Amino acid sequence: MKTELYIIGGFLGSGKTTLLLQLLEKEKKAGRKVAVLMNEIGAMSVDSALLGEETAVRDMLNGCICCTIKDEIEVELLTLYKDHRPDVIYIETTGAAHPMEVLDACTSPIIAMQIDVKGILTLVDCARWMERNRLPIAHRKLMEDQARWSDVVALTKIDLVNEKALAEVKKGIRSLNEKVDLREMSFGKMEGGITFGGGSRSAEDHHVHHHLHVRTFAYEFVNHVPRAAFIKWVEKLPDSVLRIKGFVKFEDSGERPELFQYAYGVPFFQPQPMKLQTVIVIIGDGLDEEVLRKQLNKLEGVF
Ligand SMILES: Nc1nc2c(ncn2[C@@H]2O[C@H](COP(=O)(O)OP(=O)(O)OP(=O)(O)O)[C@@H](O)[C@H]2O)c(=O)[nH]1
Repeated sequence: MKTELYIIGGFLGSGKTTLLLQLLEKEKKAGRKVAVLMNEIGAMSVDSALLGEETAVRDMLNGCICCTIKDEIEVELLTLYKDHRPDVIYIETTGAAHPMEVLDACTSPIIAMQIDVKGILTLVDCARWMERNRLPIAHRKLMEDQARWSDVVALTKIDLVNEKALAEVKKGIRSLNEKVDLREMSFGKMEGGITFGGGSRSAEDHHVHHHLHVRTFAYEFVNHVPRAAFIKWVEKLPDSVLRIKGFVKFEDSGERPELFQYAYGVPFFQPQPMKLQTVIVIIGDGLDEEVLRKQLNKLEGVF
């Protein structure tokens, strides 16, 4: 069984650690093994000390997960997987992280067969959201992108705003992300209970997963692939496919796989010097996994 991975984001001080503590309690009650990857920009992690000794924690310090230390994430995730075989990993990102960049960093083809990214949860501090127009434009855009690309948005610090403001925050977030599962949260306690994580077996979680729109899908090739047919497949990909990365062995390049990258409609190939697992990861908005799987099966002659 693959390890589930959830990404928790949101601006500085929006309540991520407060929520994480609640999530850990829930997972513990469900008897699930949890690991946490904390990303803090400073040189010392304050938050990880709060999580208790039973939880496997790794810190990524001195940089933001989605930019300066992006490459470290696959090593950290692989280490957590190999050392602890957790049922679930939670990543708490810095407030400066862009959710799509974090998702990109977490979907390395090296770990895609072990780790399944289940969703992105963003915490929005209502008072800060109301004042976002006073922020520098880049900060405001980041705050809005965090809400736009999330599966679940939890509104925090609702005790600090009035009902009218709360309604306005909800309206603003819905206008950016109409499919979002929008919840109110008070000191880590989520409206309707925490249905983010806690095992994919429950009906509640099925509800959350059903709403995921940015999805990732990993496909492992068993055979070599004809290059021309692969390029034709890439050219016909629907707009819902945002990104692909991974390793493919082509019939004309023997045992040496090629790194394949695809972003915003542009493909890129690069021969690799060593043998690698031939896995590609597809990231998209509302992907139809079954259709893609059938197309890839056909490409490599698997029926
Ligand atoms: N008023 C109010 N305060 C809250 C709520 N949730 C969390 N806080 C407080 O907000 C502060 C920041 O919470 P954290 O959970 O540390 O936030 P964070 O997002 O992990 O912070 P960083 O790691 O610094 O980005 C703490 O003092 C919390 O007690 C809430 O619902 N209402």
